[in-house]
Amino acid sequence: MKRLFSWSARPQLAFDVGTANIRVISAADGVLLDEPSVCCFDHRATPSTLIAAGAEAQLMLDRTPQGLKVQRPLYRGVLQDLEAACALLTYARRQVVGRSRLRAGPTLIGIPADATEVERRALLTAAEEGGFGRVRLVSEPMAAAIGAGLPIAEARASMLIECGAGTTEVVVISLGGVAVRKTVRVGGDALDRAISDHVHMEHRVTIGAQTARRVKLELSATGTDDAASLVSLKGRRLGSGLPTVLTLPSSDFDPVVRKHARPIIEAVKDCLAQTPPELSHDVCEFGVTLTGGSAYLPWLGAMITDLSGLEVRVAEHAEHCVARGLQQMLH
Ligand SMILES: Nc1ncnc2c1ncn2[C@@H]1O[C@H](COP(=O)(O)OP(=O)(O)OP(=O)(O)O)[C@@H](O)[C@H]1O
Repeated sequence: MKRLFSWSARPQLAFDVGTANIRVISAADGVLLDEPSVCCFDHRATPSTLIAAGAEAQLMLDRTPQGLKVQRPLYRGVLQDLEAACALLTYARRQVVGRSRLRAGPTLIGIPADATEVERRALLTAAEEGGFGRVRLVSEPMAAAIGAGLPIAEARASMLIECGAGTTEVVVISLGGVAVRKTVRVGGDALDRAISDHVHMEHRVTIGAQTARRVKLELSATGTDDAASLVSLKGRRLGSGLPTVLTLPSSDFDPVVRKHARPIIEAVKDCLAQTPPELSHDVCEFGVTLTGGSAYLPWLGAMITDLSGLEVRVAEHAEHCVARGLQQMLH
């Protein structure tokens, strides 16, 4: 691949800072750290102090006493909590720098393709306050396309949908650049919330975020069209406030998952409508590649095929495509 940098010191590390997960990648060893993008702070004194980050902080989610708060640096793919972002980046860097031969040097950080100037600056500020030296921001869908093994440099269009926790990015790439793109700030986290809302409204039971995510993963494995498959979930009954266990057919969630997928399908439709005819022809011939953790939702690919007739494939280890692409960019 063509060298991306003119820096005298080549970047040794790359960060994929996602809404749900942060990954740190080195050129030689690939993914060195893969943990949830969360931090837990103690706000009982000023200034607040970091209690835990990453996997340890995730265990505290929905379980903190008063004064402790689990914070997510990103919401819908965008940095929203600078304190948490600095803490998370510092934590992740310290976990890997010094553990190996790596030196703290220039760094690559992935960012959504449609990030505004303000969003880019916020991420650079967090990196600077987190003790990073020089940072270069790189487009996540481009990294995902490289990581998925798409022939991005060729005069041939590749359509890719990067399906994350907070965003879904639809791009058509040709000759090493993005020809058409459409981003929706909807991802796997929105489906967790939709599942939780559905159980609340239709069954009068409140469930936690972790339960909603587990239900989603079960539905992802079974699909929602088999009335015989069941999901059970523990929650708190509205009104009585008592703990309860609900057992529901997977098909109960079919309208929920379809409604969640609708803006994504609309984005695909828009992107196809804006794609010039020659590139469109390539997309028809070579199909669509899904990357990101939410690429595994089986109805997503099926709905895209129903809409467009295009063949859809889920990239191998879809959740690690951005990380694999960043690794290649480091070489
Ligand atoms: N097997 C699966 N089926 C469905 N969803 C899954 C599966 N595995 C992971 N996910 C979901 O994928 C999302 C995480 O994907 P990923 O790590 O690509 O996101 P991210 O990079 O953190 O987010 P973003 O790029 O939007 O900021 C989460 O919502 C997670 O629940």
